[in-house]
Amino acid sequence: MEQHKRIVIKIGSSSLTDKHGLLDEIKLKALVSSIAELFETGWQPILVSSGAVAAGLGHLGWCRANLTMPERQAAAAVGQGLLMEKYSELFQLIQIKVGQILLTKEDLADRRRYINARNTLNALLTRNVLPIVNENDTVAFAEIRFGDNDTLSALVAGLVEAELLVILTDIDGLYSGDPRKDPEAKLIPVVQQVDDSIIRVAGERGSPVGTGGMRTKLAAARIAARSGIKTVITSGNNPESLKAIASGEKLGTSFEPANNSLKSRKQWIAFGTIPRGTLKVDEGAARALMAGNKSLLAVGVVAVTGNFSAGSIVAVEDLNGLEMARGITNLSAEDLRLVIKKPKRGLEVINRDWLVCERSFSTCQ
Ligand SMILES: Nc1ncnc2c1ncn2[C@@H]1O[C@H](COP(=O)(O)OP(=O)(O)O)[C@@H](O)[C@H]1O
Ligand SMILES: N[C@@H](CCC(=O)OP(=O)(O)O)C(=O)O
Repeated sequence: MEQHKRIVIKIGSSSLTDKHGLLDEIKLKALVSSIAELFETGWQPILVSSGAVAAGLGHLGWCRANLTMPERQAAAAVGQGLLMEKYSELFQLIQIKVGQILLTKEDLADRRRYINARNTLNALLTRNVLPIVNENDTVAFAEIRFGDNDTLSALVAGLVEAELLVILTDIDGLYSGDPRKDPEAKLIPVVQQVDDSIIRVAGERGSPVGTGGMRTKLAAARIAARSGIKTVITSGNNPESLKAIASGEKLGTSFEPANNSLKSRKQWIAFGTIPRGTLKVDEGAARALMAGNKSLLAVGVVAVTGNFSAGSIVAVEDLNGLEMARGITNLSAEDLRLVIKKPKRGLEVINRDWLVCERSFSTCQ
């Protein structure tokens, strides 16, 4: 069977709501017809849509300032229903069926639930149903929250093996500085590599309804690039540009896929998991891991934190406490504490096939 090309479109709250925080029918209609064009040109689109909290607050007439987390979650409970109702109604008019997928970080961090989410998405996509994804805001809290849909959209793009991730926002791309503060800032059309110098040009959100600003969009572009996926950041004011972007036209800011992209399982280890403990390694082990394609041996581990069983995801830190790798440990925390006192030669803690070295974990998460 022919595999259709997949495109993930992430749209931010500001591109879906009006100045009163209510869902903006005109903006939604423009998005819906652009997605219809993608279907017509043979793409399988996946929509990652924010807007639940904003739409809920607008509908309830609640003020955004000083809300507690349960109040925001309550607003999302109201807004998510309104959002799906509107999407179902508008897509129904053009004979496109939609399905709602609500995910938490914890869902994707669990390998079985990750695979289940992938199977469900594939079942929808192969039947031409449009998946509409959002974070499950009503149950996600603190460390099990993505907190921003930019990161979620990059993980979803990896999950469905998309060709392209398009992030629609309230500005037409990445600028050399935050345009609200720097009038001289210029649009950057292409980014070859999302390194720390690029992350530095990104500032905070631009509107009261946005979350994370450019920083989380760049973190998303970095995850996508390492997953072999191109990202485009552009304005949600003219979603009709989606078709042009999908056919390769240069609009907004595009981020090229990395040459050293990770295979699916390693993408999940690197970006989708929540470490259950930490292994601190000495300089020799850190050097060996960074040089690439090496397993982590017990002889290089100097300290273990956390209580985890064999088969858990753990973070590997250098002596400065910076996370430099992540992988699945062969030994429990208890056994590790025993063996590092008197390590046996060649005893493997994390096999190289289950280990990902990534100096940028701290700026990616
Ligand atoms: N270097 C930059 N280039 C472009 N926009 C930036 C930059 N730094 C900060 N921003 C701000 O990021 C905002 C977009 O992020 P955000 O408000 O979170 O939107 P969304 O709701 O679409 O996710 C822009 O409105 C802009 O003011
Ligand atoms: N899950 C939240 C969206 C969080 C978020 O990332 O918002 P945004 O920066 O507007 O894309 C919601 O639906 O309100």
